Amino acid sequence: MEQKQINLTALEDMLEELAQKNWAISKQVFSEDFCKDLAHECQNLAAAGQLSKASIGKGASKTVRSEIRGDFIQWLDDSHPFHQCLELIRQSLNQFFFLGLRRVEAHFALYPPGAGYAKHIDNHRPNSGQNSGSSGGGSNHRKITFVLYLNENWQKDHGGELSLYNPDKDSEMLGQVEPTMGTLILFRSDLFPHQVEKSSANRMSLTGWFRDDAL
Ligand SMILES: O=C(O)CCC(=O)C(=O)O
Ligand SMILES: [Fe+2]
Repeated sequence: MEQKQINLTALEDMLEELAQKNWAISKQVFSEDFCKDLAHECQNLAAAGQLSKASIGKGASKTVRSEIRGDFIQWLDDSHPFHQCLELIRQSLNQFFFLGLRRVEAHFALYPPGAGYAKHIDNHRPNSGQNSGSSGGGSNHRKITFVLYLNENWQKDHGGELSLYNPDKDSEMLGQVEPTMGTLILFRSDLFPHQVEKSSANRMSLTGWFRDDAL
């Protein structure tokens, strides 16, 4: 798994789309074989009992609330080969948008049947209602969210879509993304309310955030 796993033309197209809409989706950035390897790794982690219940909140208010967020995760070590790909995307994002992104954090996620993630924003803007204002400055250092879906033979009736909502009117759905193998989504972490719909099958992904702070 190296940087050459990335289709650079597809990535450039995605960044153009991101510039226009603040979110972008592509099935062409990573090859299916590459994604299948990542899917096997996630399955193996699950089978070995190495995924942990995800929590919400930060610091002292960090809690496990399965009714809000039902996935199991494992953070990727910086030495994981996929980080080379993320590093290339980080550099491209910086060249394109001058975002000053300094690092990326990522985790495998597995949503078992019946699990979802209620509507939320990954990086709330300070001193504003959840979805008001347009300063673009969040209360944490997550700038761009990515999700790479890892589900082979995903059927529409499995559910599990990512629903994306209008930043200015969070009752208005902008679109739904099916979590099919190799689908990659990028979006501004401080703008979009989004929700993971419950699914009837295991739903796997690699999720993470490009950040503008150092460790
Ligand atoms: O898996 C997804 O589609 C999105 C996950 C998500 O919103 C998150 O982990 O913050
Ligand atoms: Fe999220």
